[in-house]
Order: sequence, then structure tokens, then C-alpha cells
Amino acid sequence: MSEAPLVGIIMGSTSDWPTMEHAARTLRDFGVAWEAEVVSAHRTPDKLVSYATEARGRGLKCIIAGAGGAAHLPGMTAAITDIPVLGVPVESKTLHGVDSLLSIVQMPAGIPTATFAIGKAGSVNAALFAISILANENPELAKKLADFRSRQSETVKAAELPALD
Ligand SMILES: Nc1c(C(=O)O)ncn1[C@@H]1O[C@H](COP(=O)(O)O)[C@@H](O)[C@H]1O
Repeated sequence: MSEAPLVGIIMGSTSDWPTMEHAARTLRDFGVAWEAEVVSAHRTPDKLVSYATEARGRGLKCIIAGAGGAAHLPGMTAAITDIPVLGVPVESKTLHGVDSLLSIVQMPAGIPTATFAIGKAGSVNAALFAISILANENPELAKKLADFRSRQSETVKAAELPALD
């Protein structure tokens, strides 16, 4: 039997998966149980309501929501559930994700929605942020996060710049 997911990854369209899979890969690398689904505030509003309403009861500790363009999904999810919602602006073709970023970040006071960088960096960081939320109550996960950070530092310190021609 597979473990019950602790982190839900939702996205407005299958076209967001090349961005959002980085969140899934990061969670998988840390051994955190996750699930991923397409849920759209615009195209499947009833599915959004049921997903967000049931999230806490199903044991999800936070939701990573990625969307592009008029990216209402993260904010609308946060409007329905009070578990943390981490928004990832997906890079759009016409406005390069600035539209997505501004749609997610400018929430009215009272409905907080965390907002990450546009694209892959935001997707990875949303997952690392979810891991740090879970690590508050899970010392084993906290140790994995600390080890990840020190490995990352060592890699950067050991990096060498190319010689000039
Ligand atoms: N921003 C939203 C929402 C929403 O916020 O509910 N639903 C779909 N979308 C976005 O529309 C873009 C284009 O979608 P298609 O590629 O399916 O046309 C995607 O980036 C998706 O996140």
C-alpha cells in the first residue's frame, strides 16, 4: 500500500507539468509522499472546491499550486482551505510569467498565498518550503534538509570557473 500523500501538487493544465514535475521530483528525492492533479479554478471550478475542501481531512499538510497567465488557482485554493498554499507562477508564452507572478502574489489581506519564483526555481523551492514545513514536526526530515543544504554549499565551494582562452 502506498503512503498517504502529505503534499498535494495541483496545476491549472497538463501544460504546466514540465514546470511542476520539478516539485514532484524534489519531494520524491526527500521521500515525502505527494500526489499531483490537474485542477483549474477556471475550467473545473467544482473540482477545485471539492479538492480544497477535502484537503485537510485527507491528511494533506500543504498544497503546491502552479498556474500560468491569469493564475487564480493558488489564491482560490487558499480562499477555500486554510492549510498552507504555495503558489508557483508558470512561465507564460506572451508575458513570460510576469502575469502569473502578479496574479498570485497580489492577494488581499486575509487570504495569504505564498508566492515563489517563476518557473523551475519556484517549483523546486515550493517543494523545499513544503519540506521545511513538514520538517518542523519531523526530525528525520529536518536532518535530510540540513544535509541537502550542506551538500549544496560544498558543491558551490568546490566549483571552479573556466580558464580564459
Ligand atoms: N491559470 C490557470 C487556471 C486557473 O488559475 O484556474 N487554469 C488554467 N490556467 C492556466 O492556463 C495556462 C494555459 O493552459 P493550456 O495550456 O491548457 O491552454 C496554464 O498555464 C494553466 O495553468
